[in-house]
Amino acid sequence: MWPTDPTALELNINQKERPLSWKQQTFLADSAMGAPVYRRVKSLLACNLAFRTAGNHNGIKPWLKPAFISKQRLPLPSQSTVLARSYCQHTAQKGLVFRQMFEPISSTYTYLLADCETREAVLIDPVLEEVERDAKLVKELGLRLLYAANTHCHADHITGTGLLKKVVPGCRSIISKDSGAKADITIQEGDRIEFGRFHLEARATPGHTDGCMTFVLNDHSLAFTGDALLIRGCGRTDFQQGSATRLYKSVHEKIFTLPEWCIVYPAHDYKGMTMSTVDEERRLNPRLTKSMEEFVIIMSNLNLPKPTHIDTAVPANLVCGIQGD
Ligand SMILES: N[C@@H](CCC(=O)N[C@@H](CSS)C(=O)NCC(=O)O)C(=O)O
Repeated sequence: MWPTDPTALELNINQKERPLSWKQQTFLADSAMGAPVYRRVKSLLACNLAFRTAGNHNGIKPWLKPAFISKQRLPLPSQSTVLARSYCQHTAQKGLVFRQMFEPISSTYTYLLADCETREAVLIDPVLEEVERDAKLVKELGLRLLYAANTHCHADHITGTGLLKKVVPGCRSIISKDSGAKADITIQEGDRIEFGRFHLEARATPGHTDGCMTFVLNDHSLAFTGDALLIRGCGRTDFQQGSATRLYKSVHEKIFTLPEWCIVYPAHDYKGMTMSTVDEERRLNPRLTKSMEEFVIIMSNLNLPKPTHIDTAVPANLVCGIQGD
């Protein structure tokens, strides 16, 4: 029997030493509310700490739990871990509906945010092939989709914003003015995307493309960084007006200045990661922790193949994707 409250995993202590199995780690990773715990487990594993399982705990067995080996070997949770967890609890209380969805061909994340009281919702970076999935979820949750917003003009897949306008009446497409793309609404630095009691603040973060935007939740607890900042990486800068110096400044000035506990959600991940924090990326990003000069060299030596669908994706995305009939 698996515990239903993953935070209990962190709170319990004791018994036989044994490293966490992949199944146990997956359980933690799969649990939305357990995400901060998962990060903590990962950081504990990184510190080479062992974990223990308890056979019998208050009549519940087997009850798996990471535990302290000794006080000396257990680092205190970092400030960011503690604050990130507080934030998750806070979110549940204040009524933000939040979902992260994945499209496996282009490894793109789409995010759904809504106010659970007013039911007003916004989708960030929907993908054409997953419009049916996204529209279904919006309907199932009883939400009113106001906007389908793009962080930038994508080069690797066609945005779902055009088709969403057709299948979800009332939904309007959004992209930055600097992208040069057409949309119902074009936005600039400082503009707000409002949904119910919440809003996303648009921060211009050019460098991967001219028109890249990072969307920051009003309380600065979440940031949707598009391709400007990826987890332990960043967007490439070798086409679509890419500029390594602009990207470096964008990330340092507009993202790394957010609170260290701000959770960052990228538009892609190619290594199975789902989210990070400003603190983590400031300390651990292998590209952006370097000096600007070193960063420019790194970016000019990536030697990545061109995205397979760039020649069809970019023209389609310049009109916010397939528009339906
Ligand atoms: N193989 C993919 C394209 C992968 C790629 O180039 N990703 C971009 C973001 S989408 S344009 C990128 O910036 N990657 C950075 C990196 O370090 O990987 C395809 O063929 O579509």
